[in-house]
Amino acid sequence: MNDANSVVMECCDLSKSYSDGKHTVDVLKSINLSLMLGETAAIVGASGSGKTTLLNLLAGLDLASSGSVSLAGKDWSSLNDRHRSKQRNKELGFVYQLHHLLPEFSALENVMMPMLIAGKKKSDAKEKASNLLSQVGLVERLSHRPAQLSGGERQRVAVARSLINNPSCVLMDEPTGNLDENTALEIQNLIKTLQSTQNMAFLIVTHDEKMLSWVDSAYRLSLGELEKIK
Ligand SMILES: Nc1ncnc2c1ncn2[C@@H]1O[C@H](COP(=O)(O)OP(=O)(O)OP(=O)(O)O)[C@@H](O)[C@H]1O
Repeated sequence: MNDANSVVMECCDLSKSYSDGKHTVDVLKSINLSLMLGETAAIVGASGSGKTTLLNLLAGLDLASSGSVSLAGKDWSSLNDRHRSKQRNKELGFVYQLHHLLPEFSALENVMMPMLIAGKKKSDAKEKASNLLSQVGLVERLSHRPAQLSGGERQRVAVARSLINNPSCVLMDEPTGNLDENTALEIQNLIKTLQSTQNMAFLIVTHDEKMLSWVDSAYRLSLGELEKIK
């Protein structure tokens, strides 16, 4: 999945409703979205607008009520649980508001992890993880554990980890939401740099409307509908 201008992720008429038997809530209504290789897109939306629900569907962690989501040419609904996990590990990187690093492992080991899960050689994972940590400015922090790193450094490790399997797409859920303004700016600049050097798509879900100025495309999620605003 490396052709320039190719679609990395696509959702067609995607809807999601929750029902408790008595009431039905339509959280997402007929969402259409296409992400190309090399594109950085942002989705903004108020609390409760359905951002997490959408990300879960895009990542194949939850299934749609109707419509479809495909990633790197494969529809999530056509895969069983095992193949979904494999597809997620191979084609998706994740960066969350909270870094979700494993506390008992070093920065290097945390970044290596998805590549080891993919069954790659430890020596190759170590080399790739060191290179990525150096790319995010942490070459001198390889053996530090998450508790020995600053918030911004932890988020840099999480970004490096998201890239280790050369995914088609990196999903970022409020990647700067837990950081002070200067550190948030640093991470934003890091994403901008990566955007120009990595051959993948980035989708950033954020409250931070300042990001809208530099992403390639942007959408607003409101009352379950997705509107293109850039
Ligand atoms: N499992 C569920 N069952 C029923 N309703 C749900 C479920 N998950 C989410 N919802 C509802 O769907 C709506 C969207 O929730 P979601 O968590 O996707 O919003 P969000 O935009 O991510 O919000 P926030 O920014 O506050 O995290 C909310 O009204 C929520 O109550």
